[in-house]
Parts: sequence; structure tokens; C-alpha cells
Amino acid sequence: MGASTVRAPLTRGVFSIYCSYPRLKSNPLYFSVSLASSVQQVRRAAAASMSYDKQLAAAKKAAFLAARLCQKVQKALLQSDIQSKSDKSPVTVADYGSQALVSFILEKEFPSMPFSLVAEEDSEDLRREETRGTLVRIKELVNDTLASNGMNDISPLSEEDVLDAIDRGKSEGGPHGQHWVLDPIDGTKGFMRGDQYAIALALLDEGKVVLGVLACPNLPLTSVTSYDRHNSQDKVGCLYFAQLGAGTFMQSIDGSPPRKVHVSATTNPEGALFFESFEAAHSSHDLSSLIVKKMGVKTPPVRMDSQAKYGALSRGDGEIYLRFPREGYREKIWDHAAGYMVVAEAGGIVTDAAGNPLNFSRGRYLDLDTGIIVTNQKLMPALSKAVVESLKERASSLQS
Ligand SMILES: Nc1ncnc2c1ncn2[C@@H]1O[C@H](COP(=O)(O)OS(=O)(=O)O)[C@@H](OP(=O)(O)O)[C@H]1O
Ligand SMILES: [Mg+2]
Repeated sequence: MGASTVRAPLTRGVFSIYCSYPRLKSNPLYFSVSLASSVQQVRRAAAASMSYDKQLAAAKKAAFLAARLCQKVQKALLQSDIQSKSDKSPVTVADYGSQALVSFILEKEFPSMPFSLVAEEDSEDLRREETRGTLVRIKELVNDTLASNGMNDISPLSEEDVLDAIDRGKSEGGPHGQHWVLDPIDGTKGFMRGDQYAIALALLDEGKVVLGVLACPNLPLTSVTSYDRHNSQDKVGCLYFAQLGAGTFMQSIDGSPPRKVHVSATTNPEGALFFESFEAAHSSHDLSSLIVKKMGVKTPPVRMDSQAKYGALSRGDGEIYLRFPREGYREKIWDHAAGYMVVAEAGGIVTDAAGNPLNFSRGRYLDLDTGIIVTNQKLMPALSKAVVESLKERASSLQS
């Protein structure tokens, strides 16, 4: 099957062990565990009925500003804007600038609340003398973005302010309290290629994702399948947002009225379209191909960088998203929290390869089984079956 890729148009394109053991129940430890468990259940119930309108408004504002900063950098990306992290993955001034901006805005919006941010970047490499020029460039990008988007009342950030804002992202997250979760640029390689990327921001409350915002500056406003980059009527730049129990909405980053979106209602796998990572190193294209073949999917994959895949699926551009990283790779919560929320509130299902729900309460990592699969309610049984069979086949072929 040939793959199609979605390119950017402008450049190129409980702890409730319910314990029925009487011995354990008479243990004082049981009572404290039971009490802790009840407190947690009450907090979770409260979270489920809460409105996060203020947090959502702040998250949209922060993601919008970050998108503006990233757009400016992507338009004229310089070689000096790119650095290599200790794990050899690339990071750009836009990744740092986006994280500093989002961190700064969120903390400013909620001054009386404890602030916790779990985010991808840290400032260690920027604190070295030889990267001083890069730090100055990031500071200017942040201050210019604030000033040119009507926030002139804010005093410009210093270099130290920028470093501090980035380092607020070092929280470990976890099952208690509220934590913002941020990928300042998801799909940095796509961003560098001039293709798809996303600013992905979510809020965890008592271990559950309660809101998600995805800014996808290069995602077509209509559909990735009908988009024609030579047609000037076909615009790009989508902002998705979702709040627990309130559905998923999409608007243009430039500010069109939001519209509610829903995942595709397709029940026939033959007509289904599937998404996977652009980078083969991030997800096994061979395994995805085996899985969809078993389901009877006829269309080639749409390969796209970043959580823009979750956004496209949430509005029905395609039906299936498969992600199978190499063994041992640990998925980070910021690579999925916002996208998960956008798809779940649009009626889709996101699980690991064994069908377990994703657990965002374990800290910075997801620690899930094998991979991530996403589709609508109707197609999930067929997809799960094909995944189980394909994983078995792959395991036996590796043994022989
Ligand atoms: N080896 C490996 N395996 C799996 N995943 C990896 C791997 N390395 C990186 N990453 C993470 O993938 C994020 C990019 O998202 P995608 O894989 O969906 O996009 S892409 O097509 O690969 O660009 C990417 O997000 P960013 O780092 O924000 O770009 C990484 O978190
Ligand atoms: Mg990133």
C-alpha cells in the first residue's frame, strides 16, 4: 500500500482495592487505605462534575500565543535555531519559546492556585555560556509574541524569567491535585521539515484528563483528505478544545466560531482510513500494515507528524490511528493527554494495545502495554482482534 503524507501547505507542502478479605479489613492499615480511597473517590467525583471553563479559556489563550510564536519561527527557521538534546532528538528555539510562553501565561492566570506543569523541555542546555545567543533569541520571541498580540501591559521577560518559566515544567504530575501537561511542540521533526506539528496542552485533575487543547497550525481546516494546497480557498490552522463531558470543538486559529466535531460513524473497515507516524522510527509501519490488512482496510495510510493525528481523527477525516513504538520506548504523558481528550470527547476510544484505558496518573510516563490504538466505538472490536492476532504473529515470527 502506498502511503500519503500530510504536508504543510506554506513551506512544502483506587486505589480502591476492593478488599473482600475480612482479615485485611480488621487491619488498621485497611481503615487508613479505605479512608484515603474514599477521599480520592470523592475528589474524583467532584472533578467529574466540575466546570473547567476558566482553565479552558486560559489554555486556549496560551496555546494560541504559542502557535503564533511557532508559526513565526517555522516561516524562517535558521540552522542556529536548532539544537540537539542529550538523547540526540532535536529541539528548537520554538520548542523552548512555546514552553516559556505557555508556562508564563498559565501561572499568571491563576496566581492564587498551586501551579504544577509537566512539560517536555528543561532549561539545562540554555544555561551554558555558549548558548547565550539562543537564550536571547528565545526571550525576544516570547516578548515579541506577547507585545504583538495585545499584551503590551506585561513587562518584558528577562532571560532569567524565561529560564524559570521553562523549568516550571519539571513537575512529576501524579494521581493527586491538578497538573497542566504540555508538549510545547509535538512533532519537532515535522516542524523542522515544514510539515505538521501541534502545541498540546491538557489539564489533569486527580489523575484524570479533564481538558485538552490542541493547536495545529498547519492542519487543513476542512479535511486532510480533501485539502488542496494549490487552492487558495483551502485554509489551514486548527484549534481543537475539549472539556470533560462537554464534547470537542474546533475553530480556526485565526478565530472562526467553534463547531462541535465528532468521530466518523463508519462501520465498514473497507472504507476506513488510518493514520500513523510520519517517522518510521516512532511507530512500526509494518505492524500497522499487517493490522489494517487483517481488518480489510483498503486505503493507504495517512502519515502525519504529531497529535494533529488525534485532531484529524476527532472530526472524522479518518477512522483509525495506530502507534507501535519500538520495544522499551516509554510514552510520555504530554505526547497523548490533549489528543486523547480531543478524541474521547468526540466519541472515539483510545486504549493501549491490550485494550486498557490510558492512565495519566502515574507521573511523566504512561507505561502502557505495547502501543496505542484509536478508533470509533463500532470499529474497536474488529481493530482489537486484528491487533491481538498481529502481535501474536509478530511474536512467533521473531521466535522462529
Ligand atoms: N523512538 C521513538 N518512538 C516513539 N515515539 C518517539 C520516539 N522518539 C520520539 N518520540 C515521540 O514522538 C513524538 C512525535 O510524534 P509522532 O511520532 O506522532 O510524530 S512523527 O511523525 O514521528 O513526527 C515526539 O514528540 P516531540 O519530541 O514533541 O517531537 C516524541 O515525543
Ligand atoms: Mg515536543
